[in-house]
Amino acid sequence: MGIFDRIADKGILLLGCGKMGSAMLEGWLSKGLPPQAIHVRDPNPSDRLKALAGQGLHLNADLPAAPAICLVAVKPQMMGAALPDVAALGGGPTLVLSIAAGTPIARFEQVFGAATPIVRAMPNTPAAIGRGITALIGNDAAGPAHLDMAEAVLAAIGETVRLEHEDQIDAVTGLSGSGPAYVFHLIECLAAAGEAEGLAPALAMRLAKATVAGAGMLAMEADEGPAQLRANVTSPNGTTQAGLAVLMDAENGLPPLIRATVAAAAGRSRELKG
Ligand SMILES: NC(=O)C1=CN([C@@H]2O[C@H](COP(=O)(O)OP(=O)(O)OC[C@H]3O[C@@H](n4cnc5c(N)ncnc54)[C@H](OP(=O)(O)O)[C@@H]3O)[C@@H](O)[C@H]2O)C=CC1
Ligand SMILES: O=C(O)[C@@H]1CCC=N1
Repeated sequence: MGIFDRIADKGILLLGCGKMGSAMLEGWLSKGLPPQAIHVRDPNPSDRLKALAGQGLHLNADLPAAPAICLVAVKPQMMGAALPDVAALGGGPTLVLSIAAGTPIARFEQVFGAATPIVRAMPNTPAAIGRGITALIGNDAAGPAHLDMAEAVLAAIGETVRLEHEDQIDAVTGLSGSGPAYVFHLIECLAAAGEAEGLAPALAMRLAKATVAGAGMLAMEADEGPAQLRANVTSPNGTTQAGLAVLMDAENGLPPLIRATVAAAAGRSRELKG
């Protein structure tokens, strides 16, 4: 029996179905997990959730006895209100899988008990189109089979990578968890700069989006690394060289700005531990 078959058999409980929860839910459905195997708890269910409830998804129903996974996808600030509802799943076979920023494994062990298998993960929003990347780490009670199961449900929304230490997750959050927002802002900045150079807003935005998407795909698919791909664009004494002289300035360019950006996000992740 495959991992998804086992999850379909025992069920999966999703606690919180907002931006990330719904992206994961769609990923599981696209992998063939039947709505009947999915339990969702969310105080304000979307129309999509209500429609899925009509197809057998269990919406705000009684707690299932021993689902394969309880996936925690509420905001860190809502943990105190949300976890008591599902604490009864602790100490059994259910794997608790959290994607919450800043909330340490120890916090879940307090609620569910240290004997409960717990995996902490950090995905990102390209998950909504199956192009996310999620880093994960388990507690001592999470064995190889639990990590495989966590990886299987997370692989439905993109790539996965295993961490060696829980502390790494703050840097991961600052880089790939929050990272899509930095890239979206880059698109905004490129479009605004194109407008300032005289382009119409719609054309500038179209060029900016296609440039970031195309460069991202090329970076993923090319044999060369990003530095060589950058060099390939840069003709001696040409336009790119003139632009990069500003962007790559060691004091005022992108390197110190990105360093400070990721440090601020990682620092906030550390602060959220409380
Ligand atoms: N967004 C992102 O890029 C990423 C987010 N994360 C993490 O994922 C988690 C979810 O984030 P995101 O999806 O963006 O947040 P959302 O606010 O979009 O989703 C959270 C959902 O949980 C619901 N909720 C609130 N209280 C409860 C409760 N007691 N029981 C069940 N559900 C509840 C909310 O309902 P309502 O809105 O009505 O309050 C909402 O639908 C967070 O912990 C975040 O740190 C991780 C990686 C990336
Ligand atoms: O901003 C946040 O706190 C969440 C975690 C990573 C991305 N969004």
